Amino acid sequence: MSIQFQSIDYRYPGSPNGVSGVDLTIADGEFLAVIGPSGSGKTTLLKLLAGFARPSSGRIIVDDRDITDLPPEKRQLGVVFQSYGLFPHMSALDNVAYPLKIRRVARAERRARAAEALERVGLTQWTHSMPTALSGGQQQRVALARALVFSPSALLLDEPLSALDAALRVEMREEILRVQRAANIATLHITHDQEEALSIADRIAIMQAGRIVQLGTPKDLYDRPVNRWVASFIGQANLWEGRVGADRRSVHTPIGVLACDDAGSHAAHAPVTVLIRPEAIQPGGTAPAGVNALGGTVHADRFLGSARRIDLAIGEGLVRIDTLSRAPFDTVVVPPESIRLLPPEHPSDSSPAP
Ligand SMILES: Nc1ncnc2c1ncn2[C@@H]1O[C@H](COP(=O)(O)OP(=O)(O)OP(=O)(O)O)[C@@H](O)[C@H]1O
Repeated sequence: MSIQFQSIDYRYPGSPNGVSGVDLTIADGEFLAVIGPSGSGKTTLLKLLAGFARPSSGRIIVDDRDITDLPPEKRQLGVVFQSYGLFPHMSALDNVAYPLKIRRVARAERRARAAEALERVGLTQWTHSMPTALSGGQQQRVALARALVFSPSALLLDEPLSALDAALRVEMREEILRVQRAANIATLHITHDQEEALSIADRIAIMQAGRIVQLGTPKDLYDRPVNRWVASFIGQANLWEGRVGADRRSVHTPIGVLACDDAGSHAAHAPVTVLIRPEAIQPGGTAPAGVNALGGTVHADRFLGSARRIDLAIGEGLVRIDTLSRAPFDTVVVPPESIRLLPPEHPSDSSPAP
């Protein structure tokens, strides 16, 4: 089943905050992550879909059915919250069977279906355990089994991993994806963790101040952010204000004039924001040569375990480079195809270059 938000607006009563102009389709079986800073409207989006808040305008459609006016219990959505929300006095099996109980499924059938759902999340041997006897990751699996046991039309995940430690988060995000794929169900996943979103989502919506500013695959968002804000929100980025060269094959930046494949799609002298990801820059050893080879002075050199992060002062700018190389270097090569030109930070500044 697919989910559609059609021109959704919502304001909290007596407050200017909420979400505006949300148009979003989650395809059948698609895993869509929503990321954005605190207060950007992620949870509000989930509340609107779950039926805990009613939009002031716009419609929410599941398949071809308009659910905008349905109460939460009639929407058939599986929801997993950050705090899991397990009933402490019920065993794992009874927790998972609960949605079937309120749907008046006969006892023998609901126990069989709950046991099967627990098996799907790898918890068969914990069927009769109480939540307090389960680890955070196991409780999260119970919550996931409970959300899926009644074959809901969509799965809503609100920061389900944020209570877990870093290693378990990585393990559980793979588990969530596996279970979601097996159920083949449209999923809206709210998260603070951009790496989590990049690694498991089919597409990501980035929210800022109640609006979706970009919607795309993880690669789209990382490689082709729509603006400086998105580029800096996702991953590490070198970002400078610059100008397209007169030849429209180069860009003027604080670190020098760089050959740039992206320049042809902009006017000569146009102001632009220049984006270069730190891992796209190649250490040039000690004798740089060729296109976009630049020399500088090492400003900082940090060992991060899996990579090394170097800040190199070049010209008027500071360039961040992430590399696997452990050899010393004070020159770099910037591949012309790795440079992205985004809209300038101050679009009104369109006067020609001196
Ligand atoms: N019950 C409420 N009454 C009034 N304003 C609210 C209410 N709940 C949230 N807001 C406001 O609505 C905006 C969006 O909040 P929301 O909880 O959707 O953000 P979020 O992106 O999920 O944030 P976080 O990552 O911190 O959970 C924020 O400005 C928030 O302060």
